[in-house]
Amino acid sequence: MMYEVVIPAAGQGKRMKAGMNKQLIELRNEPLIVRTLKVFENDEWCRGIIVVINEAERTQFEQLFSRFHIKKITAVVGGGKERQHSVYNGLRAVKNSDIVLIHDGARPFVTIEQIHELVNEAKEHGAAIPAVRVKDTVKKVCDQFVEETVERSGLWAVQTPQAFHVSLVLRAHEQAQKDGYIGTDDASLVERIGGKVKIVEGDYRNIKLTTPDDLLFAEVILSNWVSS
Ligand SMILES: Nc1ccn([C@@H]2O[C@H](COP(=O)(O)OP(=O)(O)OP(=O)(O)O)[C@@H](O)[C@H]2O)c(=O)n1
Ligand SMILES: C[C@](O)(CO)[C@H](O)COP(=O)(O)O
Repeated sequence: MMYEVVIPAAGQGKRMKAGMNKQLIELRNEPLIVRTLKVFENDEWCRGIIVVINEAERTQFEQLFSRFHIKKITAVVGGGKERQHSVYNGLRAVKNSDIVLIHDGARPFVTIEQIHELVNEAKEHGAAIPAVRVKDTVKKVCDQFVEETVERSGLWAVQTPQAFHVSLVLRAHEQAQKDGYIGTDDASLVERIGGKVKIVEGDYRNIKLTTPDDLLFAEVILSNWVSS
């Protein structure tokens, strides 16, 4: 079942404090973004990759795509102020598919098995996202004091790729834009227009490299990685 994927990679990576776009950080001699792209490059169901970049970094990214032989890229589009704006720019470049995946450039450890499960579920339900059960106790805090302990049993931590019918996620983004609403993931935009979102059991290793500690976790994941 074929799909296209939008990869937002236009963030500044402020929390990583690397002084550069975190997607260009090398993990074992391979830039993070290249690791992410290779998963989709090697997936026979993927018919096109749309990468969203910061225009100031276009040349740097395009050189990487060519150096690492990433051939499925169908568009490289400029990003926006928030992740959501970048994703919307990418979605408008989807041309040939009913199903689109949206996947953070900063999550290199997604597997093809996970992708296929999400595509199948999205085809059936309209939207499907990977998530892992929250393991810690979660508290709502205000001014450094606990307001309440949140019931944990229904809490899941959500990842990407998030998979959608193209028409549904475009409608959700357009409505959010009209309302001036910014969500922290794409599924939340679908939820707010009444769309059902199916949860697929995720993988704790599918981390988003966000802070410097995540580089250590990435090393550990890589040293135990058995590629599929
Ligand atoms: N305006 C933005 C912001 C984020 N992203 C991308 O969205 C993904 C998830 O975002 P996050 O990890 O929060 O990245 P940054 O926004 O770069 O991080 P920070 O908030 O620490 O600056 C990343 O692959 C990032 O490059 C994007 O394309 N456009
Ligand atoms: C989309 C996401 O990766 C799901 O966990 C996450 O919400 C992105 O959040 P950020 O604010 O860009 O870190």
